[in-house]
Amino acid sequence: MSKRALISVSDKKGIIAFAQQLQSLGWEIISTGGTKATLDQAEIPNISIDTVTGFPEMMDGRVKTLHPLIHGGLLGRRDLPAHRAAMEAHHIQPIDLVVVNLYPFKATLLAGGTQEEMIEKIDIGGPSMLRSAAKNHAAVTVVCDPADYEKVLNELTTQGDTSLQLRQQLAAKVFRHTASYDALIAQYLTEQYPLDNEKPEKLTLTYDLKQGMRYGENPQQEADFYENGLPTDYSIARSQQLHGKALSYNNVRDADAALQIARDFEAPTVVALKHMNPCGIGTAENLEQAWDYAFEADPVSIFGGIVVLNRPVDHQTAQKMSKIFLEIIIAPSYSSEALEILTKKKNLRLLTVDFSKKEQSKAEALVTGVLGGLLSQNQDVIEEEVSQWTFPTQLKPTDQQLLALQFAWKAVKFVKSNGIIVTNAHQTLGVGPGQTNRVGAVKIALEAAAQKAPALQENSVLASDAFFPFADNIDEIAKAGIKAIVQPGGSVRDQEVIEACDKYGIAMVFTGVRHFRH
Ligand SMILES: NC(=O)c1ncn([C@@H]2O[C@H](COP(=O)(O)O)[C@@H](O)[C@H]2O)c1NC=O
Repeated sequence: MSKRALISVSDKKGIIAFAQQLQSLGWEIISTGGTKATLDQAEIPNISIDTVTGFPEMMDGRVKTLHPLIHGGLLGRRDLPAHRAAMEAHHIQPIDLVVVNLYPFKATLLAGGTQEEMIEKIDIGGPSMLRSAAKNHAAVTVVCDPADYEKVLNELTTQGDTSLQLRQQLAAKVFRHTASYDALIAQYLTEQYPLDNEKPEKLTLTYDLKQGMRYGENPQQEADFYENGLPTDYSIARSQQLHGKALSYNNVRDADAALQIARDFEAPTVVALKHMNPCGIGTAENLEQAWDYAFEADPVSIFGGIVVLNRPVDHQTAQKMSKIFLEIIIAPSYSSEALEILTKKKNLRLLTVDFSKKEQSKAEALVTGVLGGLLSQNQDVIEEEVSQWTFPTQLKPTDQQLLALQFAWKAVKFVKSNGIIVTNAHQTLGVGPGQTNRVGAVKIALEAAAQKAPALQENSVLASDAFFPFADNIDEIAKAGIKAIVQPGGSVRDQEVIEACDKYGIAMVFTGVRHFRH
């Protein structure tokens, strides 16, 4: 008796060639409505599902393969006499190969499907067949991805049957596939039908492999890069690489951090980043000037850095950037002259990101792995207005200082905690990142700023990502000649800190918002 395959595919890619080969190898083919039409058109002999089940496909395709004659044929154990007897008693014929790909739930969601359309795109019969066949992989071959047609045909042609090893691998793939499919449905329905004051008891995330990596943070660590099943367009995961070798693990994390910083600036802005901390941020009326500011903010640290520009890269800016070694440049686009200049640099990676989607990217929750679990949180994207700031010191900031304080406050948000930054109104001057005590971070930022030209230091201000716990910080800041500070406030010693500012003639602003970044 010839072997039987059941083919029921939404994505008809490659199915004609595959079915033709099966038929020439002597297989009998069963198919569902649309698949049958495709095979009929290619004149490949096949039997319709309703001939096998004795039931018509019904309810707009909601019920077509959900039948014991199908699932019995998939699930019946060929090695157990009792199963074989049951099959015989109920006229169930074995099905040896299942080729199914599912209703395009994700594609429909990304295309903006209505709720009604999304519900109809929840495939029920397809996953059921895949799961039945995968469970019985001892005897049944299951294919859920057109990319595997060739592998299966190779074995059928050369060995007359598939190997157990291939069937096992394909079965595992099916459960990854259906789990991921269901995770998207769960995510969608959880958003559509939110719980009242309750947390979902399960977090079912799904990610697709984007890039295998040579190694992780260090060469002794293995790593891979997976893209969110429902991707955020303004992201390193969705970036397009125009030039250079593959991104490394550290590149991806740094690029992500730099993109998150650049997202907060509207005017032409350049963000240079090293080891997850901004080393130079410049903002100006045009991109070339913004580059100059970001570069002169720290011409040493930017070497080998990651640069994000929020405007199309022009010829002049490209020329300047090409003078130093940068690992990655990311921008919305590049002029043809800029591309010509930058693609000459062998070790530079050039990427584009869709800046028009940057607002939407703020909605994605971020997860962080810990041993034994993971933490999920919203991004630190709170809207802040100067009108919400309070001014507790005797001296209030001048208009010029206020502009610098706003810039500093945006810039400090992405400095690792304890984080301090010294800036003027358009560029960073000194960054004090990741210290275990705040006064240490203050000293580092001030020291870096003190090395800058006096003209740059004029009107410089200081921002602190969290409150000052002691007034000793203000002593250091006053020594450096800084005249305006922005910080969240909220310490039990706020009064001491305010008095220290008053003593030194410093204007201090409380934002009421903390920006820890660990
Ligand atoms: N309801 C069923 O019994 C059923 N059986 C198979 N399907 C799906 O129908 C699709 C193929 O349909 P067609 O051959 O009509 O184009 C496949 O994506 C398959 O996963 C079904 N559809 C949805 O659940």
